[in-house]
Amino acid sequence: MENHLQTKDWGLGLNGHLIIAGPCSAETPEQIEKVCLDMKKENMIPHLFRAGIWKPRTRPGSFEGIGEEGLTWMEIVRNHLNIPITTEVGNAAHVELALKHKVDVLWIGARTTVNPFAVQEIADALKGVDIPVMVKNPMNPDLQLWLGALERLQTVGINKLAAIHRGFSDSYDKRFRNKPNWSMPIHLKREWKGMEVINDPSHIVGNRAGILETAQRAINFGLDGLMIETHHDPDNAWSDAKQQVTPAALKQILSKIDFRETAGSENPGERLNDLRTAVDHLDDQLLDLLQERFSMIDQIGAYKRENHLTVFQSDRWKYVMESRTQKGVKKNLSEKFMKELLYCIHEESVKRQEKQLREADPVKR
Ligand SMILES: C=C(O[C@@H]1C=C(C(=O)O)C=C[C@H]1O)C(=O)O
Repeated sequence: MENHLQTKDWGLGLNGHLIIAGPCSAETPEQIEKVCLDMKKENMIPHLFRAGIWKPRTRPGSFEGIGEEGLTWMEIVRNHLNIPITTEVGNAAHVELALKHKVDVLWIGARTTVNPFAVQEIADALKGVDIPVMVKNPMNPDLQLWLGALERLQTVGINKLAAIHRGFSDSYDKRFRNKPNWSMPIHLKREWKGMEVINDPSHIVGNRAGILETAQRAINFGLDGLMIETHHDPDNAWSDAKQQVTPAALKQILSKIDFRETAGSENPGERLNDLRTAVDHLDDQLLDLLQERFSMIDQIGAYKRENHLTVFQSDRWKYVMESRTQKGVKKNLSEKFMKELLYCIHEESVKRQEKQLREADPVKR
């Protein structure tokens, strides 16, 4: 993946774990002012002020955002807090208005990220514009869509990029408003080196009580910041009333979080270095063992070819799966991990053996 500029290099004075706060929606100039004043009173000034101007709602009829007028109120934020502001854009018209009103950072919402046509429209509207853009994960846990949206922006020349992890729609799991699926942001960071991912616990949990726990987990996993919806009077907010917190509550939450640092690869510390060296040796041994196992698998494959046996042997596979899973669980490895690992190994075994059969006895035409 191509290089891009990280938040610290966006020219907005951002550094460390990024904190983005502000109301779900801009409602009135008074509301914006009150949120700012409460932030000031609590000395709880975020790095970026967020406010939704256009709200993609599931069904029509609820508050769909105040529209362009709300952008003029962002001056209030600048006057009181002197911090950059960010808002969501969902189409080219939104982009044009956000640029006209000098919004500092744009974000693309989950419902837009799922649609490559919409993302491309936004990207095209941003051609030649130097503005940072954050891309929320798509509604469904599809890493390629998430990466694709970031790539579309990069292709038109946007190089100030970040991602936002807001969780994934899952109507069966009632514990979350949007299930976190932590492997997704971690995969994204693995695939796109240096891509910062900001966690949005407000949309993941959907209520005030769970925000701290989810935010702490995000930091534990190594995510790079938090976006938390903040309102002076959350109960009476026009949207997302249940999940917004007051600036005072936000301050409390942030004071309880243990902000962990990523250990840089240049100078990780002696103890960590020793442990990592031990892991390097163990991984070498694992690879030697795997190589040996697959050489046995190949010998079994040769036997199957000579004796006209099928590659997949369900009784043997059932035995391997169950016995190894049991042993693994006794060694404190999770059942889920054991099953995934064994599926992966088995898939490789049968593919290798099938290839042996295919190469030895090509299909007669
Ligand atoms: C190796 C074999 O072939 C396949 C691969 C297995 C494995 O990886 O352990 C088990 C059963 C078969 O589906 C075998 O038949 O023993």
